[in-house]
Amino acid sequence: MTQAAPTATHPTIIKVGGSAGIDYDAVCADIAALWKAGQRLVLVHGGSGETNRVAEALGHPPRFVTSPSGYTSRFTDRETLEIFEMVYCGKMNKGIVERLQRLGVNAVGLSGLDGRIFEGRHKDSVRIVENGKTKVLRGDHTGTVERVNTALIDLLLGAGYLPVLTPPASSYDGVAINVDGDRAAAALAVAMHADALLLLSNVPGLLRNYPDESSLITHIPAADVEQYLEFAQDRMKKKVLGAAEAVAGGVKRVIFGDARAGQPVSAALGGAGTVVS
Ligand SMILES: Nc1ncnc2c1ncn2[C@@H]1O[C@H](COP(=O)(O)OP(=O)(O)OP(=O)(O)O)[C@@H](O)[C@H]1O
Repeated sequence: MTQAAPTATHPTIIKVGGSAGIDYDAVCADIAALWKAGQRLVLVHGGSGETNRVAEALGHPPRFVTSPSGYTSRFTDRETLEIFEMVYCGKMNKGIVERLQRLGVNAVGLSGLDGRIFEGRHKDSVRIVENGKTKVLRGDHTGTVERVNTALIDLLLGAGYLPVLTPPASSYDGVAINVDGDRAAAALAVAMHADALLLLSNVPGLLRNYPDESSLITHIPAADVEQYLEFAQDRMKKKVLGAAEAVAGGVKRVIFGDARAGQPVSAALGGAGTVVS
């Protein structure tokens, strides 16, 4: 007797950040309840706050650089990349997988390097603005996700595992590269034809007057999302850019939500935060 192919519903992609104040217990409990209720989910996470702390402790403090177009990123020399991997692929990833396992969810933690889940071009040099001058820094291990191994994610989902993914990505030559987690999650959402992409962090959403939390922008029309870059400072810009890339790629809803308490995933799916649609 032949078995009918499982009807694959479009997954929801959840990216939870790594800034101070995020309640991973709350995020994981919410994810576990939704997963057990039959939602197809893929989790992507960050780890910037803890990486900064560990890098300081190891005597190799983080260096953030600003591009001529105003985007802030971590300059990632080889030593920084190794510290980044210790925290993102080690402490953060295994901490989340352990929480989900304790809640009865068979989670599998993988980096973008594993099975080339996230792939992109290695950018070895970066143009930066420092003290009003434009300079070129070499020895950078960064890039942008251009390709996603959806077959591996489908394989895991199809077998009942919840993928828990993290940067770094793999370059086309197999070199580990630091990529922005929000934009990686956006590329994943597009490639997986996700219904929704949730970008959860330690703010209620996109604020018109950061850090005034009462200035939450509740809705952004999908066609206008790039215009809202003007409200985002430093690292929030990447989230807005990721949202623009996701909706341009066919994702119907992107939500910037709060991961500090409560039921962060259900709340965001219910429309709390900033909804781009
Ligand atoms: N207009 C704004 N509205 C909301 N947050 C803003 C705004 N402008 C800047 N921010 C900053 O953006 C931060 C969120 O981005 P950040 O990349 O630090 O978070 P993350 O996703 O939790 O981290 P990670 O890089 O580890 O994934 C907020 O903590 C806030 O400080």
